[in-house]
Amino acid sequence: MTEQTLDSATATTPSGFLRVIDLRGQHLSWNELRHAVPRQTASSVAEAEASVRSIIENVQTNGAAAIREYAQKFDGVDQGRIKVDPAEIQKAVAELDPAVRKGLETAIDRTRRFAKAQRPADVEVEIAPGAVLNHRWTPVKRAGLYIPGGLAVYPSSVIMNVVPAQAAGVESVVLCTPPQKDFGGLPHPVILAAAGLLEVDEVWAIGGAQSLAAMAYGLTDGEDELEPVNTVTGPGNIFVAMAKRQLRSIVGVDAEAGTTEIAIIADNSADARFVAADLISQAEHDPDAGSVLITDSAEFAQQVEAELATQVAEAKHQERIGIALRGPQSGVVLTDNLERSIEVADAYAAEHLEIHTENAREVAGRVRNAGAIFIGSYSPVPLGDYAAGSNHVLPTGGTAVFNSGLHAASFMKAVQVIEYSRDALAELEDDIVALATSEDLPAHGRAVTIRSEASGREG
Ligand SMILES: NC(=O)c1ccc[n+]([C@@H]2O[C@H](COP(=O)([O-])OP(=O)(O)OC[C@H]3O[C@@H](n4cnc5c(N)ncnc54)[C@H](O)[C@@H]3O)[C@@H](O)[C@H]2O)c1
Ligand SMILES: N[C@H](CO)Cc1c[nH]c[nH+]1
Ligand SMILES: [Zn+2]
Repeated sequence: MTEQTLDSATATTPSGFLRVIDLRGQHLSWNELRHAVPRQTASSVAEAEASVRSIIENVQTNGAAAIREYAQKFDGVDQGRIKVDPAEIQKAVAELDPAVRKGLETAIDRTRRFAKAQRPADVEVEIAPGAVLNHRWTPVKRAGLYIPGGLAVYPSSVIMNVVPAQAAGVESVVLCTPPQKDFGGLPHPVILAAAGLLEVDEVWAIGGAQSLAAMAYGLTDGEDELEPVNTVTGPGNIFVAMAKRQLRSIVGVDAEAGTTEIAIIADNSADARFVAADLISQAEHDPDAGSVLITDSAEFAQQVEAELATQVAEAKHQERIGIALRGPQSGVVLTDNLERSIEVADAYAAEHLEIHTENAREVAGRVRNAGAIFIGSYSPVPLGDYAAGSNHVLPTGGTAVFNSGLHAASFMKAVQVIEYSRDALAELEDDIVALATSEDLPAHGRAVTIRSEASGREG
């Protein structure tokens, strides 16, 4: 890649992977930056939104028949019973490869310790004598957890969903995950085994948007009953993310944890081999995955391109990796300096942001928007995907500007509890009456004065 190629605002680099978005010498506003960063095209999002709308309506109207229709259409499965027999879960645990079991148990242990520490604490404040306020966290009663299983299968996502739900104290959880053609229409056995290790016994073999509709509205299939849930969580492809967007008024949802993204801020102190490997690691998920390099060094971008050419050629899933890297959602953003790189990263608001610069920890402290930040050369995203202890269900598509990754509080809500004594209420009487009068809601004031009058009579 030459300096000349990089001068063109949206040129593709010679090896044909990342297109170049050259912002050097430009001073873009926040809004202009939000439009300049690589993103999935609006038309593909709109298409998915429309097809998800009809899937949700079909499940609402036709229940289990619609679920079987989509199992056939999307998963190639002629589905018998949709609910998984708990004996299948126990069988999967018994037959689990010991090395995989060890990996799952390590991940469960670290994720659980961090999830418990992340639980929000209740707060009590005596705001005035006899006037006590509580901010009390309570878990939702029942949660529906989506575990993806299309191009890849995600036993690690069982851990990332179930562990924070359990840490929050959720009483009842149900897992939904696509039926697998190669396993007789059952979910993947390692997904079932992970559920078993976490003592989850309600699993339904339903994929995609239709599973979120089933969990939100409930589903009856013969004797089997999927009770509606209070909240749905979990990662998935664009159809899963759009279903969450559309069901938001029916059930609680965590962040839109859609198609994977990685952004990397790097300067010329970074190791191009590591940066290329990490960009490829997330492109491996999905042809729609986004891999974005943000750097103030055109020379370093060139080194990464050379590494991509070598490493993609060696990758098992090189076809979908190549599509993802070349897509509109991926690219190299060239900036004037580190300050501008941080601004670009904030505007992109990546699901995962890696920082490969001098003083990486200090740089991380200046970033506002990201689902998770991975600091330095030895904290690659796959560490967080599996076993760091942090959660891998993270906001995508720029929603990290206002959303967080999954954690215990995603399954909780806070109740504000108010307890005033007679005297504490009397002290506020004039203020409340004045405010109620100003809003022309005199009955509000009366609910207070009636008490002080009664107190006066009672002495
Ligand atoms: N953001 C996160 O936290 C996070 C974490 C893990 C994985 N992911 C992402 O999850 C996704 C997993 O995707 P996947 O496809 O492998 O599994 P998936 O389970 O999300 O999707 C498979 C399901 O998609 C549905 N589907 C397929 N084609 C469809 C169509 N044309 N119309 C409507 N529905 C259709 C089917 O029901 C199928 O069962 C990847 O994009 C990955 O990047 C994100
Ligand atoms: N990178 C994904 C989150 O976007 C999580 C994952 C699970 N397995 C592998 N990766
Ligand atoms: Zn991953």
